[in-house]
Amino acid sequence: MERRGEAGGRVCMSQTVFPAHADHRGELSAGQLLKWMDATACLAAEKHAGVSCVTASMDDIQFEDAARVGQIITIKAKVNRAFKTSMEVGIKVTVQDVLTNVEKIVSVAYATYVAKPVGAGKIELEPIKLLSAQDHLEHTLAIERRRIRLGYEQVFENLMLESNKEDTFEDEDAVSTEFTHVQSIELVQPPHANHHGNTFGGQIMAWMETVASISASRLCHSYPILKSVNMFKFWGPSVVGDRLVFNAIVNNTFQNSVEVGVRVEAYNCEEWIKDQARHINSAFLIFNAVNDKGQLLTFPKIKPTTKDGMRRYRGAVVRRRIQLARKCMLSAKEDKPSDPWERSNQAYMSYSNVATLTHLAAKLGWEITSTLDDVKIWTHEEGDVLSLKVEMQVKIPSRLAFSLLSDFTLCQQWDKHVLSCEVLQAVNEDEKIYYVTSLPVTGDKPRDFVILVSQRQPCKPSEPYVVAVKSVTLTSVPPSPEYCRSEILCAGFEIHSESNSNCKVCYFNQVTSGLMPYLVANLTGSSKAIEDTALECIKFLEREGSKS
Ligand SMILES: CCCC(=O)SCCNC(=O)CCNC(=O)[C@H](O)C(C)(C)COP(=O)(O)OP(=O)(O)OC[C@H]1O[C@@H](n2cnc3c(N)ncnc32)[C@H](O)[C@@H]1OP(=O)(O)O
Repeated sequence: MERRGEAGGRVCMSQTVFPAHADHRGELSAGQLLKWMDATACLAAEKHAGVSCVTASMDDIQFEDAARVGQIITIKAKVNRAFKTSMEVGIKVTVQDVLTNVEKIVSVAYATYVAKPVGAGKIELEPIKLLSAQDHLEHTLAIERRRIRLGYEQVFENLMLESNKEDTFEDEDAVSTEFTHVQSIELVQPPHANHHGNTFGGQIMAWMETVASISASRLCHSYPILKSVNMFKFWGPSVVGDRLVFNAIVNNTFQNSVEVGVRVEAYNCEEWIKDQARHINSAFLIFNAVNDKGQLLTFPKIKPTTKDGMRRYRGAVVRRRIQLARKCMLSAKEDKPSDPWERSNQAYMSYSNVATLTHLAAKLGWEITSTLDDVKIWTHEEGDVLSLKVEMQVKIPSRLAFSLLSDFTLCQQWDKHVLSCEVLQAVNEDEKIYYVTSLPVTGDKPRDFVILVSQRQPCKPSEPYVVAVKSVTLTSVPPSPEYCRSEILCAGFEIHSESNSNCKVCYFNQVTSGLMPYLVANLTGSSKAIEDTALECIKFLEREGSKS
């Protein structure tokens, strides 16, 4: 059976947030929002398919801003691409303040719906009609997102195998995960289901959010706020009359967030008596919590007490890596030209070079993402800014490491991505401008950089040596057609003395489009380029150090 494609597959829902939709803070509850999002997206899918559709999954959902009572929520859903029997629907949620007219984005999400005509076989969907450049772009990107969506399990399994090592839980204050287990039950009634009697996906998501939030509250002693959801998948249907049992438990905590896993099992009357559950849905929800001043709370460490708990604990770390990789892709902005290096602003530029690196290094909330014997990789998230730290243990004195790392003409000896490096201006003993060329990241054009390297010795033994790096613009070295001009926002080294013969070298980099593919590949386990470069750097420092 074939359906004709109709222009559109677009639907818009507008709602005023009333107290009945809100939580105790007077903000629109995440559960209510998920219900509206699912209903709008399903109606868009059905408009295209011309038959009933069911929710197969909702990709990672991030909630950027809250909506308050009295504000207007607008949900726009559009079918981006029809595959065979399934469609990707893009959902954009905005909130508008009635008094000021200011509009903000609450969430952008992607869901997959499958056409399911009642009492008939599968139907093959018509392609959608592309009316604008934006439609073309979304259509192209939809196939990429489908690849990520359908390949997610494989990436996850590979990373789980890689992380298959015993964790130790020495922290005495760590809270047992069992303490956060919450169970709840719901009877599916007609208002919870569509006209065919199938439970609304959004209703199931809303119930899941409620139990997950109770589970998270056991740890933070505050009201958790849903920040993101790691893929809702609807494995099988449930209908009016089914009993749905929800089990939620905290899987892991990170600096300012907690991951709660929820499993949903359905039973009809007969299955209920025989205790035969149907696993219909699982999802992982990430919450923050704030104090009364709106500052993010730090979650306590947790310790799993069972084999399953340990698997969930490691699974949360892996999901966090995949989620960071996604964030990395989204946060890497177009490279913008850096500030011009002019006589009038040289002192300011050198100061800001060192100050920006020092601030980045001092930030709280770095999270470890991978560990080798001598190399540790950390990431830091703040708003949409993602940064990387690579920590290396080196068996040479810190002073020597500083002198080797601050001479950028030597970096070709340990970083195989660097093609050439020359000094353009030795401004003074502590400031130099270099011209660097490096291997292409995408396409086949090599990249080039004009960078200011500022080096600083410590005033006290407890302070680190600093080598700060940022891009500058020199009128004498304009971008050329042979190279892709690339920018470094904030990067460099801090070198800490550990003893007379050992030091710890920390490399920092705020993610830009040039670094993004390496970090994404590292986070998703498909490459070890960052670790390999760090190991080469250690080898180079120790080899050169042994000559002195
Ligand atoms: C607002 C009203 C709407 C609702 O709320 S409906 C209620 C909530 N949802 C449900 O109850 C659905 C429960 N799940 C199901 O019934 C089935 O698992 C589902 C989704 C129909 C798929 O089953 P089948 O058709 O047997 O599976 P299949 O392997 O042949 O796949 C058919 C197409 O679906 C796609 N698919 C399946 N699982 C997916 C997932 N997790 N994420 C994204 N896409 C998924 C699959 O790739 C295939 O696509 P295509 O045919 O190549 O276009």
